[in-house]
Amino acid sequence: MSRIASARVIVTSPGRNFVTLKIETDDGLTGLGDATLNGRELAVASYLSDHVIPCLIGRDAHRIEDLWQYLYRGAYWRRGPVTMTAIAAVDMALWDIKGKAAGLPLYQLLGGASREGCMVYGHANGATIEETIDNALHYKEQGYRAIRLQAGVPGLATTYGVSKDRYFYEPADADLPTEAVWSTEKYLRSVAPLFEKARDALGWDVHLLHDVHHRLTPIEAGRLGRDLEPFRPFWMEDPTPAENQEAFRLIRQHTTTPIAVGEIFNSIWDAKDLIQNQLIDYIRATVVHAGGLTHLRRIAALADLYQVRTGCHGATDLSPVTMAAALHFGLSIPNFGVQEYMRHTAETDAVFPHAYSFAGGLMHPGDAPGLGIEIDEALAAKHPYKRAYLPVNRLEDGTLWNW
Ligand SMILES: O=C(O)C(=O)C[C@H](O)[C@H](O)CO
Ligand SMILES: [Mg+2]
Repeated sequence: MSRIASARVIVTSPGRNFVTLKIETDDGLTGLGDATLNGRELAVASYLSDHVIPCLIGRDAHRIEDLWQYLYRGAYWRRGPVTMTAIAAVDMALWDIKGKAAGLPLYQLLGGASREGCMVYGHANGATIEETIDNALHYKEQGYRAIRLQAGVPGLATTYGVSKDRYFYEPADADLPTEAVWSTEKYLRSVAPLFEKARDALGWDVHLLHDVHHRLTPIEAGRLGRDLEPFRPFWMEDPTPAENQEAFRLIRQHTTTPIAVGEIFNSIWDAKDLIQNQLIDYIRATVVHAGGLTHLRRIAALADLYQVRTGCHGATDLSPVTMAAALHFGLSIPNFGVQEYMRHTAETDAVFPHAYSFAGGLMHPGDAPGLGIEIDEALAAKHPYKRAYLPVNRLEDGTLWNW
């Protein structure tokens, strides 16, 4: 038995904020878990330090399922992003410890590799269609088999997914939320031309993806999906906010463009009806925000019954610890679809040395025992927390909208 001897939360900001849980056992093993919830980081840090860590000390680190149930059922207050991110951090750290105890990379404990590597999609974006396609060509040259396209919308000063930098994008950009202006009409006019020109320039042997970022009504989403059909997108992501899941029936009636939803889901209960009614094609729930590997495996197993594949969220606010966990998970499950890969900066990678790697459009978690991820605590301490918020959106008349 390995007993949990200590656990602590490390908050660091190497370019952006990350919250990491480190668990140590009485037989000298350590495990890492990501607990980052963009823009609400300290709520999870407090949840862990004040309410979870005291319950962990002295418990058997190998009883992962039991500890998961203990934290989930035991809180009485179930679900929600803060709770499920905190549980995820514990779960990831315990799987890391189990892998290290076994001397095996985690994917071996999850059933072994089901494929050579995990196909990832990169983010091509630009202020104009031409700039976006130019970026996409660079991704293609690097071997990417799947590329997300987001272009600036003529008439809007800023839009989701478009960065000033070719490869790095950080939307949580200010210590109070910046306010952007949104026009659905302007946006809808701009997407089909982007995909048409992208197919001309990139050909048909690369998957093209697009994130709507929760901004449309169901009927608008149906129209966009239909307009994109000739260009065969891999998926249209978050076409509408997913609180109203009936909306997806309406979207489905109008388009065969595949739909990906779920990056803000935190439990199987958020995803169950969409999956069972086959209203989506890809489930984007992630290790860090959906209760860890233990819970995400349950979601993936349900999805597999309905031919829904995974397409886990992987923006830069999901730390390298989550990326490592996501790759072990993606390599092992039968119904992996694609993994988002928004590269971390060199500053972030230096704080989190890792065994995962990219080659030929695929990522592999590596064969180091456990998750294959470390944290350089001395370096982490040199990057103190900096409050940062995601933006908010307003329509042109000032109405608050979905960002
Ligand atoms: O990567 C994506 O698909 C996103 O939608 C990124 C989100 O805006 C980001 O992770 C919010 O923190
Ligand atoms: Mg998204």
